[in-house]
Amino acid sequence: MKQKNSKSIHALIACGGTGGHLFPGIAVGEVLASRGHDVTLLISEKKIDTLAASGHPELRFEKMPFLAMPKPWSPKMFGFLKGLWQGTKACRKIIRDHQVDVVLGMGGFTSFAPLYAGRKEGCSTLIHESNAIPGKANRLNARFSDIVLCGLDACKNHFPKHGDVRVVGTPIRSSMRKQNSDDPHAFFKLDKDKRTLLIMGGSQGARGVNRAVGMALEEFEKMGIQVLHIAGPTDYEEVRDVYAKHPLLKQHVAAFCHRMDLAYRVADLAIARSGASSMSELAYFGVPSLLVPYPYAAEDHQTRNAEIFDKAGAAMLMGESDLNADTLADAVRSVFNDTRKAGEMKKAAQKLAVKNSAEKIADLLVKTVQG
Ligand SMILES: CC(=O)N[C@H]1[C@@H](OP(=O)(O)OP(=O)(O)OC[C@H]2O[C@@H](n3ccc(=O)[nH]c3=O)[C@H](O)[C@@H]2O)O[C@H](CO)[C@@H](O)[C@@H]1O
Repeated sequence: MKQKNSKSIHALIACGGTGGHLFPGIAVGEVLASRGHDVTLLISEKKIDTLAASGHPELRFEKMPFLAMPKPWSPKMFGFLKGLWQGTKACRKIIRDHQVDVVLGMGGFTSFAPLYAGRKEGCSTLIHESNAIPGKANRLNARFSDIVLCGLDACKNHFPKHGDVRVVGTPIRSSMRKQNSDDPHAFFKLDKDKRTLLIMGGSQGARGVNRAVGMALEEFEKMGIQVLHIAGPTDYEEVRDVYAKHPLLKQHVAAFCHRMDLAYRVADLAIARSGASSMSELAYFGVPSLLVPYPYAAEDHQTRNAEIFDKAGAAMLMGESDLNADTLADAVRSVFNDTRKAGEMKKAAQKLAVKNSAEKIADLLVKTVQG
């Protein structure tokens, strides 16, 4: 590892490809930058990366091509390996040009080249895995990392051969954690005296959840509740048109939300995918939830994530194939008609929150450089 005695460090955070890598990476970047350190965030050319970066003009972003591992023996494998090689070369140049001291990979194969390049250039290297079970990429990335950071306790035993595995929670952007007097009801033009159901499908929306919720709108209307639905950019118009058929249901439908802090503050219950960042935020803001794991997530990691919240009493867990108007309405009623259950779920969620994950990781990055 490089030894540096000056007060500030330069960290390269590889966090491209999906909101679940981007936003925790941004969270660590925000803390380091606020303490006067240099930070470069490596993102991909995907739309979600550009969208996420647009909310943080104070941070420096650089783009790298997104890399997903094809099936072994697929003809795409050659392009993938070429991408890794070119990515490593480009990262070595970034590391030298910016005098990077430490590389943090937030997951995915997009993190591999920066970590490998960091290793070759003598930087400290760390990865963060936010899910209950690590993906293939992070199992490989761990081999090139001095320290493996896990968001959840359940993950730590999945790196049995690594000598330094630490559980630090999954970072939440400090812009979301900042105290503010913004009125969430006014922001979303919702009623203060109605209970609010938040629907969110992770960083890109969830078609299965969007469509199932569409079938339950009549039931929600009968309950007299209001709905804040973050549909994702792809499904936004379809979802908006379904809601338009229910003008008596108080509603706010959005494609993407830059103020998730207000979305969580307005919510009495959330129906959500069980992506790791969404869950760490639900815990932080103490929002009871009905979690619907993405059925095709690698090694079914979203179900493993959700089981932790279900077991702790912070969430209900429902498979996507079980969603229909009745099951959704019953689940929502079971919380909205039982204030004791709602309160217990809220407390259980808050207990699962790790408050200073971004600060802990930032401290560690500085320590690995300055000793
Ligand atoms: C389909 C899939 O494989 N998804 C994975 C992906 O989820 P995904 O990319 O959906 O990420 P998460 O659910 O972990 O987090 C979503 C993030 O997007 C933010 N957000 C979302 C909507 C919006 O309008 N505005 C906004 O800011 C949320 O506040 C949160 O910070 O990465 C996660 C972390 O590895 C994994 O756990 C998920 O399994």
